[in-house]
Amino acid sequence: MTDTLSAQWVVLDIEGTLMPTSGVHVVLYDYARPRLGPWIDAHPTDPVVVSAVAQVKAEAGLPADADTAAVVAVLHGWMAADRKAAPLKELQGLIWQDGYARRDLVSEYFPDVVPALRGWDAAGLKLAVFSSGSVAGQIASFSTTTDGDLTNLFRHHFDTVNAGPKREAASYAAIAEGIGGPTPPRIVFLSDVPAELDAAAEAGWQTVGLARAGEPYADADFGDHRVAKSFDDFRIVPDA
Ligand SMILES: CSCCC(=O)C(=O)COP(=O)(O)O
Ligand SMILES: [Mg+2]
Repeated sequence: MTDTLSAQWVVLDIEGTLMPTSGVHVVLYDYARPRLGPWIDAHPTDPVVVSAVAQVKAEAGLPADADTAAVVAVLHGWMAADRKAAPLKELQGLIWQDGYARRDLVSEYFPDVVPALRGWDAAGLKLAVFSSGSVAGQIASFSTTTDGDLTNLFRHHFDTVNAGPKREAASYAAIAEGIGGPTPPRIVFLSDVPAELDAAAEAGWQTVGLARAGEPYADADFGDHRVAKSFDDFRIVPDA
């Protein structure tokens, strides 16, 4: 029998939940990698770029006058290690925003995702995103997809800058406050990463782990969390 949850809000992770991991690690990372240096050099007064570069230098222990090549070497190392550091995510987000605007990039989600998102929205559930990808990158990625512009489906976007680390309960408490303070059980979090689900559950949220075939967390131990192989495996209905 299909498991049914009732809630007011559905908060969604992106990588491994909405989009295949390869869509981020191959398509998006490959797009960003050669463009990081040219982007930094072309935007020397953009406050987001200036702040991100300063943070990279500080976190990597580089001198303040380190050149772009040294900064890019650190960024490439973080990408190779899939370290989702905020300054890397900010810079990637700007580059992806540009790539989506040019239609060099077009997001493709798992086949069950867009019908489910549209169904939940039509049923009156409120949707938000919590991803390591920057808010700018998230919005750009939903604006240009194989299913058209999906930005209207989402009422809020959260990242590690405006909410906090994805594996800390305090970040989920901050999101609950950011979306207007529904009592925690009225929020469902969908993610492929058990540690993220643990943090959301600690904040009192309902959780569903996505163990999608072929994805890195397909065989993970999801503990007490509900587990689904796709969005077709469960239902979410609006609570009263
Ligand atoms: C255009 S959004 C790209 C998402 C991203 O950069 C990322 O690292 C995804 O991490 P998540 O927290 O959604 O698993
Ligand atoms: Mg994920």
